[in-house]
Amino acid sequence: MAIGSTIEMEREWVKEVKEFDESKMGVQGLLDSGVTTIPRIFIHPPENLSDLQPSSTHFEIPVIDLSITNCSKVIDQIKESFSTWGFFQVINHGIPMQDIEDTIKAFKSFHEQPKEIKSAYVWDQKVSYYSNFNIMWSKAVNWKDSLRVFTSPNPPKLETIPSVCRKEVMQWDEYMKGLCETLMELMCEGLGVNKNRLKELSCLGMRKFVCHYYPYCPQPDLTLGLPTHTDRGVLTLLLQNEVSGLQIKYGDEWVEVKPIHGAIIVNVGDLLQIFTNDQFKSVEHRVLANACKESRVSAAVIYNPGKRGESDIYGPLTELLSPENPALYRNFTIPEILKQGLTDDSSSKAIVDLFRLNCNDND
Ligand SMILES: O=C(O)CCC(=O)C(=O)O
Ligand SMILES: [Fe+2]
Repeated sequence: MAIGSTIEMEREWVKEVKEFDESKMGVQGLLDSGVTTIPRIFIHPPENLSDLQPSSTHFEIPVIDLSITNCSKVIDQIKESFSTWGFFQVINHGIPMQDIEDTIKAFKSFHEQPKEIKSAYVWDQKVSYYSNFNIMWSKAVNWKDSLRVFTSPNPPKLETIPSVCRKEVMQWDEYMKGLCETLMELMCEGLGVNKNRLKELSCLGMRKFVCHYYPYCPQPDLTLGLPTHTDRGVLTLLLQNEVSGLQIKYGDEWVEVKPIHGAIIVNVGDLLQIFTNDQFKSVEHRVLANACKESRVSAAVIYNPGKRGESDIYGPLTELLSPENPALYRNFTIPEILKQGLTDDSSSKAIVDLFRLNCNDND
């Protein structure tokens, strides 16, 4: 193909993406307009689509029951799950089932409002916004709409959170903060460090809330809900409704995370892999485009260090290091990460790769 026409095609593609983004109709808006095939900007490259079916039905990610009184058993289960899978589901966590159901319902209601109401929530991107936000991931648009709210360190002005789910967003943030604190303590005990270590490192300090909405996709073999990635932060706590779609990498296989009513999915982010000097693994995952008529709803709360100054140094926890277990990563600051300008289509493990020491660096 002549170079001129390739450039022309790319320009046309960028224009179509921009038009879709600026229309603020989202994927749900497209469906409402009656499409039965997906516009070409949603079609992912073949390498993203070649292995969409879960390759294994033998495996299931671990399920941890927080109500059991044998604390050391729970600690061992968390440690084992994070060292092998990087993921687990937690049940009997104490959050009332009715509140979980109401929360999912409220998030769903937000996305099912008319476009005119939703698009009023395209605010300053640091506070709260509604979009098909990860448009450039893998150079294709994903079959998903999202609402993002930064719930800390500066609590958002309430009017910037959509009224239809305002109460639920704030309540969910509180619930997740409590659960995350408990889990971080148990994780620290598993690692053999002071149980407040991660909290003192300000790991509960910055929270970003993302409510994903994956409506029915008429051509689920041609696109994705969310392409393969690892989470960048410390820890992610995720609620999903009963519509499946999340898959995680286990060895060379893709394993489906089966929805369990009321369970919360917990996974290791890149930063936690670094803090634990690779004891815990930040694992690749993705979400398929939704082939069910019923929409898939999920809500992720992503935890990051709240202390973000030039003098706040992060790296592998020193208690975990010894001559036999030397640091696998160099120390760094959060501004250093921000300066890298990692974009949403940077590769999985971008942060892990950024700070990993070469074998020779330890000599
Ligand atoms: O929607 C999901 O199930 C997964 C979302 C996710 O992986 C993320 O927000 O990083
Ligand atoms: Fe993720």
